[in-house]
Amino acid sequence: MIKTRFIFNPRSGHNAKNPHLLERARAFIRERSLDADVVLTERPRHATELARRAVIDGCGLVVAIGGDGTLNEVAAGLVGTSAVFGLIPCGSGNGLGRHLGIPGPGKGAFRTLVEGRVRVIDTGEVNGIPFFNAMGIGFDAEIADRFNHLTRRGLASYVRTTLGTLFHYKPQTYLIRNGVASLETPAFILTVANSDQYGNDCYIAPGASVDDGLLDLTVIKRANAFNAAPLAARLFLKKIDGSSSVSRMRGNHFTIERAAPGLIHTDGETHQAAASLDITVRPRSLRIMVPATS
Ligand SMILES: Nc1ncnc2c1ncn2[C@@H]1O[C@H](COP(=O)(O)OP(=O)(O)OP(=O)(O)O)[C@@H](O)[C@H]1O
Repeated sequence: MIKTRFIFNPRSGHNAKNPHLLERARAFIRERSLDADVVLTERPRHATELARRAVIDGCGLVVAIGGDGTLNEVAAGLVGTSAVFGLIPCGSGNGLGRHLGIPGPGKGAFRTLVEGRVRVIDTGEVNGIPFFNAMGIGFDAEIADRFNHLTRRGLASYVRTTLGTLFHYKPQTYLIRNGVASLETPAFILTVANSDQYGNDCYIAPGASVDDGLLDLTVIKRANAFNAAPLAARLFLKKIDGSSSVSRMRGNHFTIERAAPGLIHTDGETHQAAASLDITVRPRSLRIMVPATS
């Protein structure tokens, strides 16, 4: 039997509102007679330490119960190891979970942990900071920062925050290289994605695959009163490639130069970073449990 550890973030939005998932995890362990326990995070970044500790303790499956921030922190402790990452996605966007077909906690996420199969996926790093779904700069990072400070979150608050920031944000110019081509462009949004979506079925990188050894860079050059609504529609319809405001590149390594240091986000968590960004893929570096059918 695989030794398993659940890492529960009591502060992620869903868990703070619905702490029953902690009891649900404990009941699941009892019902299935698993060799497993549950630990709680006590502070930001603690989940990475707990995941590393779980590997040292011989756990073959380490499960995050939380949102994208918890996913990022737990997976950061597992990347490059043979331990399998399990995800009970309960954040506001769940981009990687949706891409991989991992259901929510009420729809079979726990069952997937014992009845699913292992997929081996790529992960990314920007200036040494790991990301699993997407990283971004520009408006993208600005929104992530504002969104993280909200108490009520979800698609509706995301849309409100986005619209509130949209017309004040001034795009910067970036020099992007992927080793083959270079692109100097103003960018309103600049995202490097592993999966095809941010979350909530908002497709920033249609066609992206998590196990092709490549990352997908999308630039949205401008957003204004005229193109914002059509662009938003394209994002949800997987049709951004038809927009004249969008450029895309694919690669296993990108450098991005900007005028000054500033915000970036990794899976929705924001950080201050240098003006130069070095972004690489770590091919097939994370083992993750997905439904047998996906
Ligand atoms: N015990 C804790 N006290 C305070 N913060 C914590 C604790 N444990 C984890 N965190 C932090 O909570 C933050 C939010 O977690 P997470 O992203 O999983 O939830 P969320 O923000 O509700 O989800 P999403 O980002 O998908 O909307 C993370 O940045 C993490 O570092």
